[in-house]
Amino acid sequence: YANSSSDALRFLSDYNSTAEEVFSFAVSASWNFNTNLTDHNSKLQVRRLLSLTLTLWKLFFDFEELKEIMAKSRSYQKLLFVWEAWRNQSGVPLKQLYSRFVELSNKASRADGFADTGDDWRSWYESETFQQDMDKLYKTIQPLYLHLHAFVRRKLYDQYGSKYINLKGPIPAHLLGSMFAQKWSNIYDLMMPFPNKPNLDVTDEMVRQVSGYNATHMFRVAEEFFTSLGLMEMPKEFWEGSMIVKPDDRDVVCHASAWDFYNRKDFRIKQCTKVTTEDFFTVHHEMGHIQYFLQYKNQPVGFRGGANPGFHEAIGDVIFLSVSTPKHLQTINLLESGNADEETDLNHLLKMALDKIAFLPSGYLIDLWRWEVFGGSTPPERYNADWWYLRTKYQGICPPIRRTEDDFDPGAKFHIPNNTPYIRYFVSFILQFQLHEKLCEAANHTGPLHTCDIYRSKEAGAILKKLLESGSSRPWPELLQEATGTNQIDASSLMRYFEPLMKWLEKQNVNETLGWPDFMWVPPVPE
Ligand SMILES: CC(=O)N[C@@H](CC(=O)O)C(=O)NC[C@H](CC1(C(=O)N[C@@H](Cc2ccc(O)cc2)C(=O)O)CCCC1)C(=O)O
Ligand SMILES: [Zn+2]
Repeated sequence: YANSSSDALRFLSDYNSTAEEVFSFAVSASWNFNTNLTDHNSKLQVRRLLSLTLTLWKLFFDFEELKEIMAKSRSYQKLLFVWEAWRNQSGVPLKQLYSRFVELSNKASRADGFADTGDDWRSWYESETFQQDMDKLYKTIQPLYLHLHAFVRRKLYDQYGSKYINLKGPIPAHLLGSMFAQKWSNIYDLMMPFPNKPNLDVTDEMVRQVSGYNATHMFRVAEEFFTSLGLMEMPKEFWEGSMIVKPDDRDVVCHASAWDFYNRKDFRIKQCTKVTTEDFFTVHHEMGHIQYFLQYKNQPVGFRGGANPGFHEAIGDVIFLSVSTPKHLQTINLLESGNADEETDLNHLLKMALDKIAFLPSGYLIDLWRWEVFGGSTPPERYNADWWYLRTKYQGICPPIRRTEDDFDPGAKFHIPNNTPYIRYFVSFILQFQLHEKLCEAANHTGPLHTCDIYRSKEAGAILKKLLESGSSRPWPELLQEATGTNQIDASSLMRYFEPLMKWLEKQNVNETLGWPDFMWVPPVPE
């Protein structure tokens, strides 16, 4: 019996060192492709589909520029042009490829003993009732989403008029400040409850301090927050190897990402960083991944992951919940006065809701759609119809022009051709408030949760460190129990964080229709 366990240990240690080499080689090849989109590099890639897609994308549009237009323009027609052009160039050409991809992916998952790829992906959450758990979470936050949706629809009605906005119908998808209507904070200027208060979008201030704020400075400020908690600084290899601004001599994948090279030395971020509040958030999000990589780097390869994928997505966002407070923005002198009065507080809460609450239905439905595609209940001839059914049912949005099965709108969203699972973000957006609430308690915060800043709290840092260094070596309910005192993903912390906003919205919406009973309504096409 003794020798079999020593055999097992020898096997595991051999596996571990071999796996490190294989993973490291694969990650390096992938890094080289993503940071230098040439045919040579794509030939080294097993992910031909991705390279085909990316070649397509780089041929027609620089997505970053379109993102900018969707964020800034208030022209109904211009937004519609960009919205449609992106889907025609990126989604449509992928449709045939995607159905073939689904067949191949399901074949591989079945060979691993799963019913299909959706079953495979859901297994990472180790819950027999995972789909029901997610549906319950969604129902908990839905009342808050309906109030935010009704408030935003009224403001868009004031802006675009009764021709294009139906106060009992879904909102045209191109008017919400982002290409996929998932992040509404770019139309915050149309939504501010108290417009004459300090502007919490500190982009202008960051640019004004351009001597101070550039990409490197943004990364150094983020790093200092982590070290203020007693967590690890970025190793020198991080600064040597990362790509934090878009190079001007070659094409790269600009979609931000964090990379673990599985050699316990190399950890990098690839980001086409601009000096904006949104990119300042993304720096923290990506650095949250790097911090997780660093904390579990001495675990066996098989345990170098998040407790579940939602944990990996939550870490950087938890830090940014503190950074985005008026108090902290003043600490890092991006805001004149941090002592937020009630009205500035509400402005801050609404701005947070435009990112965090607006995201939830889209974070939920993207894999709802994909699970149905992998599971076969959504056949290729209904890819687009089922996509828009879910987008209207959960998000209360509608396409600004008629869609047919010649379109493939899901294919326009990076994570579908990039085949990145997505429910992790829905889990993260709930979980990050549970972690935030617990860390704020550990940091002896008093007052409303949304004003908490855990900056420099070693007690909060100790809780995070204990969670992160475990990687995926133990079941996530155990790790969550030790970190927060509960073993369930639970939306009550999120609801407590936004409670003052919910009360205010209920008053604002006293005469509004909640929801979109005119479910099938679509706006006229501008002549
Ligand atoms: C080698 C590799 O791929 N590594 C993984 C990490 C890992 O697996 O270890 C990785 O870096 N993935 C990239 C992805 C980038 C972003 C993203 O795609 N976000 C989603 C969802 C969302 C939306 C709004 C929001 O406020 C926060 C999130 C979207 O934009 O739709 C874009 C900026 C934010 C996060 C990421 O960092 O998660
Ligand atoms: Zn992430």
